[in-house]
Amino acid sequence: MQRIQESMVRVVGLRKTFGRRTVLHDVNFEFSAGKIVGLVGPNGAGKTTIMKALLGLLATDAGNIRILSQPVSVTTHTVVTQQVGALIERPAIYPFLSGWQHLQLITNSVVQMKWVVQAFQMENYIHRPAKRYSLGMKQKLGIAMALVNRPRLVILDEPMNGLDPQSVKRLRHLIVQLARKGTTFLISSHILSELEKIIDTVILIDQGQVLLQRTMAQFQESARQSLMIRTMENARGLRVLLRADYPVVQRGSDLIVNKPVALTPLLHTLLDAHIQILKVNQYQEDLETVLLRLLAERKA
Ligand SMILES: Nc1ncnc2c1ncn2[C@@H]1O[C@H](COP(=O)(O)OP(=O)(O)OP(=O)(O)O)[C@@H](O)[C@H]1O
Repeated sequence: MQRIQESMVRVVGLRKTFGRRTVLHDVNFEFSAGKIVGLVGPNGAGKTTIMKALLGLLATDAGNIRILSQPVSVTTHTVVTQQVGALIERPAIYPFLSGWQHLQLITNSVVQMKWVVQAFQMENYIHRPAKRYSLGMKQKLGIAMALVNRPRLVILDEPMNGLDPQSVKRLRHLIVQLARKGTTFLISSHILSELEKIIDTVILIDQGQVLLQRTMAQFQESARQSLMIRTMENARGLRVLLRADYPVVQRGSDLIVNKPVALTPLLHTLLDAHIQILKVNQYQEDLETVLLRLLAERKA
């Protein structure tokens, strides 16, 4: 029997204007519980505005937001306070309180506080006043505050900002672990190479509109693939492959096939013609390349 997936976030017809400027035009998207969703797009696309609206922090002009089927607006946000943890822009840090005291503002559970402190390796400074924290330490505390209550939905705006590579890795690991246990994440980031390692779904925003929503599996299908082959006799290799109808071109000392093809028969075609193969590489466009291509195609 197929399990019906619970809708975590549903946004319908969201519109937001600042003065005469419309910054969100008819934004629609939906995702289910347990997913890690990447919200990506150029500077000023509207990602933070969407996140603030999801948290009921921003009055919108039109549209409907539901989290776990409950409505969210500036006047209705019970579900947000009970089920959502978030870090938007910079963490709100009180300079004279320690990191530990910040966590105590959110939960009474010492077990959960210890868990999050350990997860981010904040033991050495968690009892120091936060005014003595570096940018990265404050960022980690902000993320810890979003997670410490074990909310069902976590919204993180550029969480990797200011984090060192080990902390980025630790954060990635923690997000994946929590998602496996059912936590849903909506994460915006410009570091697409990092995002790509963990997300299940991408929502691409451009100029206040959802340009596309795709699963990573769908993305991988649309990513262009190419094959690079180097042989002892490229000129003859090119002729042999063209004769066998492969879409091949010669570039420098390599033969390039810019379409997905089955590798074994192609290599057999060369070997049967007694052409020695020196090197074979398969490439696939990464998330960043595909998204930049899609944005460029839209502008063309
Ligand atoms: N309070 C505000 N008053 C006027 N305009 C605003 C306000 N907040 C955001 N905007 C405008 O709304 C648009 C979307 O901004 P938003 O911060 O949502 O973009 P973003 O996708 O998060 O960008 P970035 O990647 O740079 O963080 C921008 O053009 C921005 O100038």
